[in-house]
Amino acid sequence: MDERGRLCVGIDPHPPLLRAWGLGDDVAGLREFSLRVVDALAGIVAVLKPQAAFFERHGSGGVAVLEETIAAAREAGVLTIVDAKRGDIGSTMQGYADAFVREGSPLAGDAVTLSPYLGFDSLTPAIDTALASGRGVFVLCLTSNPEGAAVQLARSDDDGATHGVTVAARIANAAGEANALELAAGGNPGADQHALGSVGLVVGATVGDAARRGGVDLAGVRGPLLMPGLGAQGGSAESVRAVVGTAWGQVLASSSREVLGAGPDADALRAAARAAIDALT
Ligand SMILES: O=C(O)c1cc(=O)[nH]c(=O)n1[C@@H]1O[C@H](COP(=O)(O)O)[C@@H](O)[C@H]1O
Repeated sequence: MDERGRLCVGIDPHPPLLRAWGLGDDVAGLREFSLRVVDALAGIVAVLKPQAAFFERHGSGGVAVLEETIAAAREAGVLTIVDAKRGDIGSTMQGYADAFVREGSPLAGDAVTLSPYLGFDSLTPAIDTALASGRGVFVLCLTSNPEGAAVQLARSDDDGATHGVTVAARIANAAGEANALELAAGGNPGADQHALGSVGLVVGATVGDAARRGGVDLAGVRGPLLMPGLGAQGGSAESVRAVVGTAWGQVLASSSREVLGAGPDADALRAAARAAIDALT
């Protein structure tokens, strides 16, 4: 992010995009699409985020393309977040951890997206495995879709809080505690106020003042904020700034369809990505 700016581009090979690129909605088209995106953007964006759903829908051949895409990105020197949004009871979570963040797994990028709705602590195997292998996780907190708030801004007072604590605030606090422990274990706690831990949050670029309304202290998380929703969902660099306030230094904004729609020409893809990076500068 320091070197290349605050943009992540999602690799979301929707069927209409494959068609618009003159490719078939099949494993061959998926492979061509994904490798072209890596080839065009690996040198200029901070992170690529393949969306597992669009690979899995092609069955085992699609999963093989996901593995190849992750390997191609690594080879080309760009970080990857595998957007798989996994979450399960702890013992099963270890299986997902082995798939997506264990050293040597062909499906492991540099980070994975996780769903905390079986309870934040159910994610412990994935967080521990990620930390042990120098990887990271992004935990859903305030998602970009309009339906998210009904769950994420729900409040409970089971710990005696007068007005209740939102689900999103609990997740952010738990992520912040994990990062504080990691940063302290790294020695010289507090020496670098800008250091970030490996447990990030997903906060939509479209959520407006939800962090304030939900009592979510984004700066206090001391982890990166993956912010999807640019472009196709109506988010912009300005809306990202409005969402995060003082946590701007943690932002990694993400766009899929808006950038991918500029393809298949590699120069046009790069121009679209550069425009998004500039807007976030
Ligand atoms: O975890 C994500 O990346 C994610 C979280 C969220 O709150 N909203 C969201 O849109 N996403 C993902 O980000 C991508 C957004 O795609 P575009 O709307 O085409 O930019 C999709 O792959 C979504 O699954």
